[in-house]
Amino acid sequence: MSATIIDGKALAQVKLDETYAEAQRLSEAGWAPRLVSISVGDVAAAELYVRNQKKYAEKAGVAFEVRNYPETISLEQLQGVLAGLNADPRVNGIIIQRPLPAHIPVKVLQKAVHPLKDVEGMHPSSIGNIVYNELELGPCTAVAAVEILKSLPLQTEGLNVCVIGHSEIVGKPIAFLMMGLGATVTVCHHMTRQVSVHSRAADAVFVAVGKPGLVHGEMLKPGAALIDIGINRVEGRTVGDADFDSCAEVAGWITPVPGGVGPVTVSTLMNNAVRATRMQMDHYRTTFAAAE
Ligand SMILES: NC(=O)C1=CN([C@@H]2O[C@H](COP(=O)(O)OP(=O)(O)OC[C@H]3O[C@@H](n4cnc5c(N)ncnc54)[C@H](OP(=O)(O)O)[C@@H]3O)[C@@H](O)[C@H]2O)C=CC1
Ligand SMILES: Nc1nc(=O)c2c([nH]1)NC[C@@H]1CN(c3ccc(C(=O)N[C@@H](CCC(=O)O)C(=O)O)cc3)C=[N+]21
Repeated sequence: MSATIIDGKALAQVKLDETYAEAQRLSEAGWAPRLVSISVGDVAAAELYVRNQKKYAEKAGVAFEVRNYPETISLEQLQGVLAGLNADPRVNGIIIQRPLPAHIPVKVLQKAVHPLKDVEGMHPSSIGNIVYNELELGPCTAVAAVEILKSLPLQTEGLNVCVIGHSEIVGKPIAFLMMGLGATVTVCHHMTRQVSVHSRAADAVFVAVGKPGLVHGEMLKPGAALIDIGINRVEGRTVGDADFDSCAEVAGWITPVPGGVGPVTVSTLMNNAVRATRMQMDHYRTTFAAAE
């Protein structure tokens, strides 16, 4: 085995410590950060994620409230719930857990979250900011994956990057973030003819598909960085999208699953919650001062 295994937990801890310090400052100013999680219907898929969020919220000094709505709730009712949370000054962040039942279009709901409370960075205005390379609240997983890459001794300018998977929440934002850092980016998806042609040419590969074993050693350039975002349950264990053993023989760096991108994602979410709180405090103070 030649690859260096990246310690996501250690990176996450550094971020949590910074987040905690900022949460304390905000609390002292009367703005204790508070995050609300919304899940609908079958919670099994997001359960692990929510459990980790709760744990990390505590470590980051962020109050965390879990709300579970029945499968039968209508889109209009959920929009009403969000309108209430948007208007409530004690709520600083809203996260809508995926997946949602088929009758609830996630895009419509995501638009109903006030952009200043959009800790997942999924509101169209947050997504637009990525294209403009202005990151106020970036999508947590993509930000986490890119931060992990940035922690390596690689120059991102001119780096050949291959992103496998182009979902709105992960693959697409990673591609934009990497372009913003000067990388040359190739994006692969289910219609790509030969993913390996692209992945083998890359200095860094990001994979976010949801298929265990999709990336294996022969698909990588020797010494490349492999950032595995996949979270899959296989026979009671959590595994990524890479066949870890064969990839670790070829790659220069590799993120493990668990212990890689996951923990950094959750600490990025907490960091976003704290940033959102600061933005709301500033917004409130400017509006208030303007009214005097
Ligand atoms: N670590 C973390 O914090 C997070 C991890 N995840 C995990 O990341 C994975 C992906 O999540 P998400 O982006 O939400 O998933 P989606 O199902 O939304 O997207 C999967 C993407 O993979 C593409 N794809 C499907 N098959 C192939 C293939 N054979 N080769 C190349 N691309 C393919 C799809 O392309 P097309 O649309 O063209 O079919 C699609 O763009 C999951 O395992 C999920 O659990 C997700 C969020 C956070
Ligand atoms: N709106 C929304 N945004 C998401 O980003 C989102 C979502 N919904 N729904 C579910 C998936 C999945 N996901 C995980 C993130 C981190 C861990 C995580 O922290 N994993 C740890 C523990 C794993 C284990 O112990 O098995 C690790 O990788 O080390 C897990 C899962 C985010 N998702």
